[in-house]
Amino acid sequence: MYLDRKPIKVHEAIEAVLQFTQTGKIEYIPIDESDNRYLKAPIRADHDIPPFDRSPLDGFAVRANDTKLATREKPIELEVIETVGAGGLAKQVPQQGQAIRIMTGAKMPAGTDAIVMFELTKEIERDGKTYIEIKRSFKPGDNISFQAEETRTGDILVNSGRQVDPGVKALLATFGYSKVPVAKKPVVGVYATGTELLDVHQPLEPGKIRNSNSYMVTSQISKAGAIPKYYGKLVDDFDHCYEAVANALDEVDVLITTGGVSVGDFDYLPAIYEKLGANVLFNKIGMRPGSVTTVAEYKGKLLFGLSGNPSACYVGFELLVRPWIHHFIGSDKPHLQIVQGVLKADFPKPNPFVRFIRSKMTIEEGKIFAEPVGLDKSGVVTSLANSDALVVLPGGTRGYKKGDVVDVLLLNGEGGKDIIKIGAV
Ligand SMILES: Nc1nc2c(c(=O)[nH]1)N[C@H]1C(S)=C(S)[C@@H](COP(=O)(O)OP(=O)(O)OC[C@H]3O[C@@H](n4cnc5c(N)ncnc54)[C@H](O)[C@@H]3O)O[C@H]1N2
Ligand code: MOO
Ligand SMILES: [Mg+2]
Repeated sequence: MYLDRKPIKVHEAIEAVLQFTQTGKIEYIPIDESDNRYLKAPIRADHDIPPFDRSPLDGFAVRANDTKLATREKPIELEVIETVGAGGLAKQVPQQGQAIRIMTGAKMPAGTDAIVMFELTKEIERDGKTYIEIKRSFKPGDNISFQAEETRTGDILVNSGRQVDPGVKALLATFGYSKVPVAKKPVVGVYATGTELLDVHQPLEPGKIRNSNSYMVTSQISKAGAIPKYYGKLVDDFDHCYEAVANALDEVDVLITTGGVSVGDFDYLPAIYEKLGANVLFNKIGMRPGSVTTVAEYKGKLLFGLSGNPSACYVGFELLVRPWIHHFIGSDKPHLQIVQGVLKADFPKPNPFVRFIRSKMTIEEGKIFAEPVGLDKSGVVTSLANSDALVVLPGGTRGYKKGDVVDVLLLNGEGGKDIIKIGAV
């Protein structure tokens, strides 16, 4: 009964998944842990920046009026009465003919209204006192960083939804956000199915392979900004798998399984969805790899049945699970970013389905190029380590030639706003 599967288009599959997006609730986390998280509230200035008039130079705070007659030929002299560094406050108010030695970042002393940098002065010691010689005049306000010249109290500096990066983090610190309001991360459960699977520490045995999908997928989950919860591997036994899936669902926001989703005798996921009473959104997508990718919904929670084949599993995650996670954590760029690139090698295989070819992207003389890497089969694992992009080749063609301009999905970077739209099946 599962043999007759109707493939849907890639963008339809993504849209179907996004009908079940959720939004992570607000949580307050320490600023030190806030990198890459998405803000759940705007950052608002609760004080002016600068908070006080300050010196932007190492030099002397003067009364501009005292320098009015200063010229190269007839320099004027001011008596230096005090030194103030950043963080300190001047104790005295200069009277006519007096100045205060001041360092960058220090608050302007009362009574002064201009800064003269060290390089424009000459210091003179006389009778146990220090004087400076100034050879030009200064206007009130010269070389002062004024209070609020950058930002005023109440200004919104960064909107809700922005990702915390080093610049945003500087603002959070400036305004005293020791705790940062961000969107919660979803918990994404993972089960790897397959009687053939060995643990990473086990030696190979005839007919068996090591379980690489769960490591790959949990790494993709973390990279996408969610919390992976790995439950282990399951042998292909219906009751065992059913119990495991049903129990895990209570503890996670979404559940990923890898393998067991195709039409084989021991591919139990379709029957598990049926016994659960889950609503299967689709069980075939017109794409390679990952055509068998199945997504079901049960009580508002999604079950992603990713393929067991590593490359198919990888692509299924990036196209479908990644956007779901990114919506949850508050990103407005949930999809892989699409750019146009030049194909660096022929790709002669005709195919009715859209192909996502593991590729390496380069930029040469300002142009983007993409070169397919490794063997192009769903079961391949090694090419994934050398890919940073997926070349998109629409189905229904005889193949592609070196030099053709194609869509390229970037696996790294900040992501894109739009769902990929591909004309084919
Ligand atoms: N008669 C048909 N057979 C198959 C079809 C089809 O349309 N008709 N589709 C093929 C395609 S396409 C794919 S993709 C696979 C998908 O199979 P499953 O998702 O059911 O996955 P499994 O059968 O469990 O495993 C497939 C393959 O992947 C290896 N595997 C599984 N889990 C892991 C893991 N955790 N780490 C590494 N490798 C894993 C497994 O050993 C198999 O070699 O179905 C085709 N068949
Ligand atoms: O469609 Mo399979 O999922 O080619 O890899
Ligand atoms: Mg199978």
